[in-house]
Amino acid sequence: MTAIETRGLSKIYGKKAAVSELDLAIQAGEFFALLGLNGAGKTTTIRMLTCLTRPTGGDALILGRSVIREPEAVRKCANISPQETAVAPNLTVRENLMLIAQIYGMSRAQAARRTDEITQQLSLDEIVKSRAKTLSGGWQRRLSLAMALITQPKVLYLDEPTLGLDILARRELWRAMEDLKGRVTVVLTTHYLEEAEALADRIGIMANGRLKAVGTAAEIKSAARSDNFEDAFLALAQGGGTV
Ligand SMILES: Nc1ncnc2c1ncn2[C@@H]1O[C@H](COP(=O)(O)OP(=O)(O)OP(=O)(O)O)[C@@H](O)[C@H]1O
Repeated sequence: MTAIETRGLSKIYGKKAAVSELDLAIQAGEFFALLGLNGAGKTTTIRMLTCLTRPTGGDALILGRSVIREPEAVRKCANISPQETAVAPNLTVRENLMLIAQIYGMSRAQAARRTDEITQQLSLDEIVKSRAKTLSGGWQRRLSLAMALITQPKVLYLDEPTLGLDILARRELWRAMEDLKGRVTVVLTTHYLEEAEALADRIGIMANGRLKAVGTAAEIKSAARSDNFEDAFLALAQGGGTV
């Protein structure tokens, strides 16, 4: 089943085409990474898919619902874990999770049950009573992921989730993300190529608002005639030929 389908999806700001004629299909349960140099159009794409920005052309269907005609339905099935999540700094991890669950309409009992589940799933037990403001960067990101997952979205967008983390915290977050594979449709944007290579089922490379390549890391390397993913990425991300 297709979870995300874009048809000629475009966003033009003045004379600048931030995203041009994007045609992409992502399957349910797929872990998809969107890569590109600064300004390639990744964030604009995610903003359109999450109904934060209205496309100037084309459309995107999220589980069959149009981002233009049915934004409310789209918002219900998808969630985003942005770089900076609005955690309440003076609340504990548990209180933050309970708060989000209740904002999304769960009763106190339901929220408590979901909070316990997600705490276990993301191994947050040791920090559950800590105030959010006292957490390290790695734990903050893990809390952010938990807050995005608590409502059990079918589609999850992860916008540079490991930016600025040390290698240990990054690896720990990778493990948490790996756990989502097959269960949630994930679209990840990252500048860490090894992260995309390690986690993604397929990778899309954008340059100048256009999709230059889509495939597994191996397919992208082979199409770019390179043994090295970074070289293949650079060849495509700098506006080279379409694969
Ligand atoms: N609100 C806006 N108004 C005008 N131009 C914009 C706006 N948002 C994005 N752009 C332009 O659209 C292009 C794509 O930007 P976008 O933020 O989508 O790229 P990105 O791939 O996410 O980059 P980065 O990796 O730096 O986050 C850039 O040239 C950017 O300057």
